[in-house]
Amino acid sequence: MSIWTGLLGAFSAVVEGDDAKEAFSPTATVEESVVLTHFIGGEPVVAGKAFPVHNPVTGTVIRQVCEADPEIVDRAVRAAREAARDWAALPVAERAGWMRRLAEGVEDRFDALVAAEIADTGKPLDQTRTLDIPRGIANFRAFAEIAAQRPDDAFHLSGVLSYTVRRPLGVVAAIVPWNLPFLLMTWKLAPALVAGNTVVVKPSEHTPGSAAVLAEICAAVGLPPGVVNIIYGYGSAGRLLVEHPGVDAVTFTGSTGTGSAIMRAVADRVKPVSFELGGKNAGLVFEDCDLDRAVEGTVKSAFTNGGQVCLCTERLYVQRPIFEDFCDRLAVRALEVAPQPMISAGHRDKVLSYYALARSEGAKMLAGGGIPIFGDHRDSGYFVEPTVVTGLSEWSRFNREEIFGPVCHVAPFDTEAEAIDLANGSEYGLAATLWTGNLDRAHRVAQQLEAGLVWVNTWFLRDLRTPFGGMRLSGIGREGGMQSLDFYSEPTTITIKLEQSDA
Ligand SMILES: NC(=O)C1=CN([C@@H]2O[C@H](COP(=O)(O)OP(=O)(O)OC[C@H]3O[C@@H](n4cnc5c(N)ncnc54)[C@H](O)[C@@H]3O)[C@@H](O)[C@H]2O)C=CC1
Ligand SMILES: O=C(O)/C=C/C=C(\O)C(=O)O
Repeated sequence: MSIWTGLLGAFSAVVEGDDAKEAFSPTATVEESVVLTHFIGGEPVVAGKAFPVHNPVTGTVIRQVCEADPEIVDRAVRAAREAARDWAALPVAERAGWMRRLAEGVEDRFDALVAAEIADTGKPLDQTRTLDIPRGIANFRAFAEIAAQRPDDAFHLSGVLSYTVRRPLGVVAAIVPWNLPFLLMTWKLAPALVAGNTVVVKPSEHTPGSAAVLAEICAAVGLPPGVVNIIYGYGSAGRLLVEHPGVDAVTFTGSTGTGSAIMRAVADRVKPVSFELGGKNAGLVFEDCDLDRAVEGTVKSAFTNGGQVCLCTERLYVQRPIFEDFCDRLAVRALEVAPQPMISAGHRDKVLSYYALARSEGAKMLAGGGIPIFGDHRDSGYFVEPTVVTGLSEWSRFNREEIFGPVCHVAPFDTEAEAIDLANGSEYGLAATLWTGNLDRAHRVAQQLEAGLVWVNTWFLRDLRTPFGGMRLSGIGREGGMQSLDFYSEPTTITIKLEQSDA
């Protein structure tokens, strides 16, 4: 796999038919008696009361985890501060070397990471092996290369030389969600570290397992103590962390509501924030598309990871001549996709409340709309059916709010201009997907879509050098490639008037 395209495996991520039962079963490798401890200054730290983590497949408690209190948060930030000066002083090539060692450490613990991630999330085995953990490796390797290749800016004008040096921000708080826990944790860690920052990570309360394995990897490869610190807890621990005066910047992926709460919490100290928030992503299907490809692509863009990816398509617009055919095919395929559990009982209830809302708003359910019955241990888990809905207005709550489940609404359109207006008619602006066989149309439409990311005849393909993020309610800033290094560092411009200058 190329280090730049870490996500090609996403396309095997939708589990189908009889494979599903096996795909969701490997929880046995997790040691239930072990309480996960914080990782501070290179050491495991047992402190705070324990909280439970549930396996979404069965609903049973699979681990206990230490919850960070104010003293633990303070200790983690202090450890990061103590390590910051020496880490920042290393040449970038040496920090890049550490990223490669971390990538090798992840490869060595691949199976443990897969087991931890599956236990916490109920993800399919195939997806975890081909997408989630490989992307962690790719993140470390890619940012090692990107940082090593970064040129410095220098300008010479009328005898005046100006050049820019960049320094790290200091201590970065990384607040990570539960949908792609290892992928998103490493997506933040790798650029922050290679740019010379030390980091305190707070994984989601639902998914601490892969972070605990990463702590072991940091220790095993001999990363200097305090460079990476990991503390566990609910949003309250996240809040203590972002507010801590020793934290210099915050990177966050999660809901728009939590993003704005963090913004308010750090406003007084004017801390830089990088936010990748929610989406209500549109898919546009033109009559000139390859229909088979568009249907299969939409199955992936709507149902991968149980729809729990901020990039998933929740609003689909199909040109009228192929609308009926497309809906029929998508509904058939939705019924073939194995349901994936939602992360928690609370999130399952939220998704189901949108299925109920669709009915109450007058929708026609083309597929799904309920809870699947398996007749085995999964019946106590947090599953919902992959669902396709039609018949709702653009102004319905269903079509405006992020649901974050395996569901999309399908509506017809007539003209290209109408399709663009429909796609842009959202308060969010993260991702859009378009399916067309006309190259001119592909460029023309893509350039008019108000989204940070537009995929044409594909979905979720990533080149890690490109900017990633959204506009409006979908976030602030971009990460990826040089944009990540820009966020995780501050420039100082140095201007020198040269002796012979007449300027
Ligand atoms: N990538 C995305 O776009 C994601 C979107 N969501 C959306 O958010 C909804 C709610 O899910 P949640 O798990 O509650 O997401 P969330 O956005 O509240 O949680 C994400 C992370 O933020 C932390 N957090 C929560 N409140 C915080 C605060 N005040 N300060 C600092 N950290 C805080 C959490 O502990 C977790 O680590 C979902 O139903 C889904 O719609 C959830 C996860 C990822
Ligand atoms: O970095 C990626 O390729 C994927 C990112 C996905 C999210 O940020 C998300 O689902 O929250």
